[in-house]
Amino acid sequence: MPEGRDGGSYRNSRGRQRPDARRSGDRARSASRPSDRRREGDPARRAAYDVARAVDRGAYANLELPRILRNAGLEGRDAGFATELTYGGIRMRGLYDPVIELAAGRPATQIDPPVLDTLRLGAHQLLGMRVPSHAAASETVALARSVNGAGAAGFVNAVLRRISERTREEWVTEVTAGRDRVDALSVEYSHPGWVVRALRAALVAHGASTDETVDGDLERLLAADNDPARVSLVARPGLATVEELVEAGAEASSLSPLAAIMESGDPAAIAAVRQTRAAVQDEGSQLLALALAAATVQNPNPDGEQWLDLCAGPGGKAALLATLAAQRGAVLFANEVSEHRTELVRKTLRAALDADVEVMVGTGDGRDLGAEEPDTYDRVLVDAPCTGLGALRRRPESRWRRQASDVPQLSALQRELLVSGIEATRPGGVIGYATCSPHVAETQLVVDDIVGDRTDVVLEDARPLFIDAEGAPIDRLGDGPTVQLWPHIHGTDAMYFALLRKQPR
Ligand SMILES: C[S@@+](CC[C@H](N)C(=O)[O-])C[C@H]1O[C@@H](n2cnc3c(N)ncnc32)[C@H](O)[C@@H]1O
Repeated sequence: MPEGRDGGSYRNSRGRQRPDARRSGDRARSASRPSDRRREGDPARRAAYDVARAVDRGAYANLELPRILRNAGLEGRDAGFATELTYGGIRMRGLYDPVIELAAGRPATQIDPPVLDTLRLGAHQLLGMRVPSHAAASETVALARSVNGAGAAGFVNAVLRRISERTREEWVTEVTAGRDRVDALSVEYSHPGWVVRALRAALVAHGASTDETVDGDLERLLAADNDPARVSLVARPGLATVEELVEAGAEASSLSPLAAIMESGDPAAIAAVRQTRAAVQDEGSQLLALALAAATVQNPNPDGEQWLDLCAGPGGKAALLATLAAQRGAVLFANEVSEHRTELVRKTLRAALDADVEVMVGTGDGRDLGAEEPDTYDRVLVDAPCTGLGALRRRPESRWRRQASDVPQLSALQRELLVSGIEATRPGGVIGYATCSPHVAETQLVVDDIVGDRTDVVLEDARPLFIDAEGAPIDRLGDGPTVQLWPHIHGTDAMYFALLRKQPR
């Protein structure tokens, strides 16, 4: 997290002030003098603006930002400021746009998109980061002058001055007045309404909430989605250890036995990460792969277990499964439909391949694999393409890109992939069905439909397979037999996992 700039202290995106925020105006920052910055605009704000524009054209902020920061020569605190501004300005536009509309006296659709991006950055400084009003306004107006033109700068100035007249809480009250609860939460926590409704239904369906507790839980979940995820590393078994990551400055996690948390710094500075012996990976993903590896297989292949990752790209879980398999004399086949993503799987597996871990990587449509290789694999992971509603913390723009209308198409594909995964499984073997979405139509409904349709698979209780770093069962996984992890409960992405067993013949 960045430290305060412009003489102010930061708030996180929920508006809570960080206890260690600095108030002093005396700090290291980019080399240019204030007078130069006024003329050219502050490079950190300019970087945030450039990323916002690129995202409007379809780019991903997490890919675009590092490139723009590098080109602008921004490091340390300035890079931290630019990151928080970029992510907050994009993530929180569901709140900021209605505020801007009231302050500007016109709908956001009638504001030139580049100017709207500048205003969102100004709004985030004022309402999300609590940069002092004068600095937020004057620096953002300077940015507007350089990127939007002198006329637009006057408009930006007037709108930001109006926004600065009220606190975040006052604006939230104003823009949510007269809305129903879901709509009000959608604005306050900046999530599309259909996502709020889907998450609310999922909390109840997966047993995380009751009708009585769901409103408070939903608010905690939405707030967690707006907090940047902690950087968790995985030590790939046999290639790296948690101790090695701890020696490099990370802290052992109490959740995943393979995880270490980096509170600050660049993961690529750690040799094990550069060498792909370790990697950045959400702890939920680690726990899922460990759970599949821990399940009992009946009548395993007498020549050694065969494991399959049906949808492997970019390879995070495949790398974990491949190394776990190697420790037991088993072999993984990592399959991925896209050529480009198959290449990413190979890159992710580089250290494993260098260490002679036996793993095969191939490109193919997972929907065909069951018919091509029936009754073959002892353990199969179907980590299906999904809406990603469980990983909204990671990509600030993803909530604005997905549509409710994506769900039926995805759930049809998920069903086909799960059926193929079952076909490819040896009788007695296990199938782990996973999504990084808790949406009921991508999780429970898919699994219940397929299991209900077939006599050769049963759903088993997956909860006992989720064990923490101390060897204790992980709490609050849901009513079972499936598992649902949550950002506001477990600190992971909202990953879903169902364990199916193909009946022995
Ligand atoms: C959720 S991601 C998998 C993440 C991966 N298991 C990991 O941990 O890195 C889903 C993947 O499925 C792939 N996919 C989509 N349709 C597929 C299909 N018909 N057959 C196989 N893979 C498919 C996507 O390209 C994407 O890489």
